Amino acid sequence: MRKNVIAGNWKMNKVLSEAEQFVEETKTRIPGEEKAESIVCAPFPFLPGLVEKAKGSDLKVAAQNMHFEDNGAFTGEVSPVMLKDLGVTHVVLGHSERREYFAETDETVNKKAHAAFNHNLTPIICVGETLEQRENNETMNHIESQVKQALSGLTEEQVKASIIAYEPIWAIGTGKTATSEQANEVCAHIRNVVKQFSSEEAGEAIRLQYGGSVKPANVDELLSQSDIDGALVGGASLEADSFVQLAEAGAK
Ligand SMILES: O=C(CO)COP(=O)(O)O
Repeated sequence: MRKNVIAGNWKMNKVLSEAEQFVEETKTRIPGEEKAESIVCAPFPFLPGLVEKAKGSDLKVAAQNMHFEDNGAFTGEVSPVMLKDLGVTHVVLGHSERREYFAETDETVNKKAHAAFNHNLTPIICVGETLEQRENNETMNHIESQVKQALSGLTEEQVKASIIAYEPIWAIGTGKTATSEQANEVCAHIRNVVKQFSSEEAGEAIRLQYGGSVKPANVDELLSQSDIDGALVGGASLEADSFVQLAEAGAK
């Protein structure tokens, strides 16, 4: 039985006081970790403060990106060693916004996935197709290629522990949610790809989130699907009440 994982991706929003207030307001209201995992993916400057505030609660704190090297001459970058040292548990890798605006590639996502596991961080690996790819019936091939490249060289245990977020680019921030059938169809495909690529057990164990205009009003329907094990939520994760509702849906 896979445990749902609900992650709020704040992207480039909030200031520190707002971020800390959010954690204060949510940390005692989210479901216990044994029922569902609840994560906030916050901008780098907030991470130490949020880890401190979330201590002793079931709320986990994630970064939205990182470099794949441990340290070195990479001005402006943040390493997995730094994140681990702060008490961060998860890291979002390969979000479509990073692929589009910051030259993230399947190759760097794969290097980062290895680096995450080398430092005991759980990667939330994002994949997804453009509207053009969907209209040209390229979705399944594109997703398969992204998944295989991201997971390349990981051990079976690491694949089992990974989280993949299926985020169709046309559904991000647009208010257009994929139908639960569309989302589940792609997640089922990802699971099959993982089964063939790694093992039957790894395919059964890996958790798959859907992301793209998820909100309290549509989360139940999405989570009721057989191959969807959580949500990666942008806009609707910014308000404490809305995040708590999403986290509660994960525990149903
Ligand atoms: O990109 C997303 C989460 O990573 C989805 O964003 P929205 O929920 O705002 O559509």
